[in-house]
Amino acid sequence: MKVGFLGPKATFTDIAVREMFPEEKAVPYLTIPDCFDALIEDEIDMAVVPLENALEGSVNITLDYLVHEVDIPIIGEVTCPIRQHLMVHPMNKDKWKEIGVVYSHSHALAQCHKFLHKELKGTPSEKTTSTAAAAQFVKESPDIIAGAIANELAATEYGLEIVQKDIHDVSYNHTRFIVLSKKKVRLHEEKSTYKGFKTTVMITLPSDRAGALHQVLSAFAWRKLNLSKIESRPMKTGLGNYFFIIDVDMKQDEVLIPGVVAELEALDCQVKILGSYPYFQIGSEKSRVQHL
Ligand SMILES: O=C(O)C(=O)C[C@]1(C(=O)O)C=C[C@@H](O)C=C1
Repeated sequence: MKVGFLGPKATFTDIAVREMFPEEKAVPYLTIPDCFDALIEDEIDMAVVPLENALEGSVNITLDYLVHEVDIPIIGEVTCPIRQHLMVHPMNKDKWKEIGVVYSHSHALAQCHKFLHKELKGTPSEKTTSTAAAAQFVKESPDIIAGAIANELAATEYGLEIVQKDIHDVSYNHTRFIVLSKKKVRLHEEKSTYKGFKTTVMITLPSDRAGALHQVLSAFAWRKLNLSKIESRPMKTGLGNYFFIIDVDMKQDEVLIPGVVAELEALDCQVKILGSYPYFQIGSEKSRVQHL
C-alpha cells in the first residue's frame, strides 16, 4: 500500500509514518493539501498529516480540509514526541550565532520561540512548508549563514550539523498525526503502542438558540461519555458562525453514539462523524529540553 505524507523526507510526519507503516511504500508530498488531493485522486491508499501540537494547538489547514474539502474518514491517530534542534550547513558550524535567517515550519518556530528570542534575538525567521523543507533549503544554500529548526533525522538526511539540541521551549512537546483512507484499512490494535479508540464528531449548532452548546454537551454527559477534546472553528460562512469538533473516548457503537446523534439532530444540530479509530502513542518518554 502507498502512504502519502507531508514531506519531504525526514519531516516529523515522515517519522510517524516510519513508526506506523514500516513496510508500506511512503510517498512524500510538499503540502498538506497535496496529501489530500493525492488521496482523493487515488494516487495513494492512505495519507498521514499533522492534526494538533501540544504547544501550538490545531493544524488548522488539516482541520479545514477534513471539514470543508474532503469526505474521507480518519482511520487512525498516532502521537509522537517532538524534539527540535537548530542546524546549519557544516561549512557554517562555528558561526551559528551569526545566523541571518532561521527557517522552519510555523509550528516549529513557535515551539522554539523562547530560544529564538534569547539566543538569536532580532534574527528574522522564514516559514517553510515543513521542518525538513527548511533543512533541505539550508543544505542547498551554503553561501548564506542560515539555520533550520528540524529533527535529528533531517540533520542526517540533509547532511547538516546540529549546533543546539532540544531547543523547544517546553519539554512536553508532542504532535498528533491522523491517518486517512477511503479504504477499509484496519490498523493493528495489538501493537504495544495502541492506547485505545476514539470517535471524532463534527457538530454545527442551530443559530441563535440560547444554551445550545450546553444541550450538546449534556447529550454526551448523561450517557457518561468521556470527551478528550472540544474545539471550535469558523464555518467560513460569516462572522460568528462556528462548528465544534469533539473527540469521544470510545469506539462508535450501536447505542450510545447513535443516541447522541439522534438527540443532537432533534435539537436542529448538524452532526457528522469524521471517524472512529484506534490511537497509538510512540516514544512516550519525555523529551529533554535545554534550560535557557
Ligand atoms: O514540518 C514537519 O516536520 C511536520 O511534520 C509538520 C509539523 C506540524 O504541522 O506541526 C509536525 C510536527 C511539529 O509540530 C512541527 C511541524
